Amino acid sequence: MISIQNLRKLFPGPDGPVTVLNGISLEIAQGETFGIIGRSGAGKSTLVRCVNMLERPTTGNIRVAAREMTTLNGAALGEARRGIGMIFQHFNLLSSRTAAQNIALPLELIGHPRGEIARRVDEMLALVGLSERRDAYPAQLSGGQKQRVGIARALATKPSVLLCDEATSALDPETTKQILALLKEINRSLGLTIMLITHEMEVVREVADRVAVLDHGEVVESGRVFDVFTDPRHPVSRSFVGEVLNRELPEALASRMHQSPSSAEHLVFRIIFTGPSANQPIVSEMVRRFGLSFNILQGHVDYIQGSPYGTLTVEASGTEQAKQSALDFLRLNNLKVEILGRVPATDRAVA
Ligand SMILES: Nc1ncnc2c1ncn2[C@@H]1O[C@H](COP(=O)(O)OP(=O)(O)OP(=O)(O)O)[C@@H](O)[C@H]1O
Repeated sequence: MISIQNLRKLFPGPDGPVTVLNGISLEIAQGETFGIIGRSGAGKSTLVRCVNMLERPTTGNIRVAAREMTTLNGAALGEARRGIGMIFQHFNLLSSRTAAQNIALPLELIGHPRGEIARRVDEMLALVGLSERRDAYPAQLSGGQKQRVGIARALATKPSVLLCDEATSALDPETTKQILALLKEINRSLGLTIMLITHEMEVVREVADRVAVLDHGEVVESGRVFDVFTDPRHPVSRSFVGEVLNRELPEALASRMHQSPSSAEHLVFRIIFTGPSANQPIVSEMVRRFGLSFNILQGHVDYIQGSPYGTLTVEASGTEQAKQSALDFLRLNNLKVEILGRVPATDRAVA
């Protein structure tokens, strides 16, 4: 539905052109919710604005629903844009118009008959759960309600693509959840393709099927959300995932390991359970088989797109042979194991 190839965007700077997007290529399938995550200044807004030509790419190609956007101008561009709705961080509603009138605006601009506009506005208000507030002005609405109006307005022309530019960044966590649930529902019921940019991994986890991590104008990693969450490869991805999944070790444990010699007796490692392995008693089986003693130092279970993802950090004591056999056993059972370090036997564990 959206195909971006070798997109480059340069802006003029005081010392010559500055490259803001540097060779972006992405394919987004119909009906997919695709997240783009990056730190401030990574180029996210510029990227999403290139999709509907609010920014013109310097070079590269952008196809939406098989139509090359970069060659379009005037009426043809206007028509193509009707197939691409957009919502914004600060909603961009007209303060002098009611909720219903804001939603009607894009339909008025393309000259739809009044009766049809009224019907469509009612439909959109119902879709976003705001029928009761149709005559309220933006100033009388909460942030979440304003974004609902923004969504209704974006969908009024029945687009096949919805671009979301930090659509929940101005909302509190509870309202964010509600708006993301609404986007998910709309994605499912209308088969809408959603491209969503954000600086919050939690937003990606809630709604996206796939994600691309943007850094300094380049895609440094992309893949299924579950895969990027459970096995982030690039340091920027790791730091985003760490904000949500708390992969950091407790400070006391980290410094204790840091100070211990590599020959210390107790082995500290992290076992990572994903998918079906998270539901099996592999750890208790390992303890039984190899006669190891364990101290559990840290553990989490998270759900990403409905699949369990667990980590367990343990300190193991026993013979070197038993420890090695235990690690082999875990790996043989398709669990991922990360060796974190060693601590001396005399040291008490930190829970
Ligand atoms: N019209 C412009 N002219 C010159 N430079 C620009 C323009 N728009 C954006 N930039 C620069 O491009 C870079 C990327 O900006 P962009 O807004 O796309 O990043 P972002 O990842 O969305 O960040 P944020 O979340 O802070 O908005 C920034 O360094 C910004 O200053």
